[in-house]
Amino acid sequence: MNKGLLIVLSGPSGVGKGTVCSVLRHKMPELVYSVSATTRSPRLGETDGINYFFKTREQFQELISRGAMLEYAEYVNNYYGTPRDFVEHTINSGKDIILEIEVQGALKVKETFPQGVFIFLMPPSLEVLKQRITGRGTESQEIIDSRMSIAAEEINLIRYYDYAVVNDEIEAACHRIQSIVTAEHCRKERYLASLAESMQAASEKA
Ligand SMILES: Nc1ncnc2c1ncn2[C@@H]1O[C@H](COP(=O)(O)OP(=O)(O)OP(=O)(O)O)[C@@H](O)[C@H]1O
Ligand SMILES: Nc1nc2c(ncn2[C@@H]2O[C@H](COP(=O)(O)O)[C@@H](O)[C@H]2O)c(=O)[nH]1
Repeated sequence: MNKGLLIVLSGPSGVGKGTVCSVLRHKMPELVYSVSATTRSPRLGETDGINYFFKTREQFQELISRGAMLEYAEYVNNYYGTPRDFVEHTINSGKDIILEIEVQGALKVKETFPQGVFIFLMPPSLEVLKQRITGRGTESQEIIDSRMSIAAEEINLIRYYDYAVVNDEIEAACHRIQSIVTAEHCRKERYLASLAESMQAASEKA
C-alpha cells in the first residue's frame, strides 16, 4: 500500500496554526490530525485526548525514554511532543496526517523523515503576530514576551521548510495549504509511476 503524506504545519506561537487546522478539518475531512502530548496545564475549554494528552514531567520523560515520541521539544518551560505510533500507523495505512508543532520539533522530524511536507505559517508582520497572541488572551505578559522573542528566531529558520504560507486571511491560508497537499499528491504519483516504469524496464532487460 502507498504511504500517506506526513505534513508538518509549523510557525511561531499565535500565527494561527490551530485556527487554520480547525478550518482545514472541515475542508479536508480525510486528513488525520496528530494529537500532541504536553506538560503545560490545560487552558479553559481544552480536553485531554482532544487538544493534547496532558502529562506530568515524569510521565513525559518516561515517554521519551521508551522512544514513544517521534519528536519533542522543550518550549517556554514545557515539553511538547508527537506520539510516534499514531503517526506511523496512519501513514502506513495510506492516510495523510498533519502535525501542528513548533520549529525545533519540525526540524527534528525533517532529519528523520525528509520526505515529509514542511509548511511554515507566516504572520503578515511581527506586529500582527503580537496582536494575535495578545488578543487570544490565554498567556501572561511574561509568556507572551518569551514566545515573541522565540518567534523572531523561528522566522530565521524558514529556509529549512518546503513552503511558506502567509496567514493573512484564514480562508486564503487554508486554500493555499489545500493546493500544496494536492500538488504533493501529484508529485508522489508521478514519482511512483516513474519508479514502476524503471523497474519494468530493468526486468525486461534481465
Ligand atoms: N488569519 C487570521 N486573521 C485574524 N486572526 C487570526 C487569524 N488566524 C488566527 N487568528 C487569531 O489569532 C489567535 C492565535 O491563533 P492560534 O491560537 O490558532 O495560533 P497558534 O499558532 O495555534 O498558536 P500556538 O502556537 O500558541 O498554539 C487566535 O485568537 C485566532 O483567532
Ligand atoms: N515540537 C512540538 N511542538 C508542539 C507540539 N504540539 C504543539 N506544539 C507547539 O508548541 C507551541 C506552544 O503550544 P501552546 O498550545 O502552548 O500554545 C506551539 O507552537 C505549538 O504548535 C508537539 O507535539 N511538538
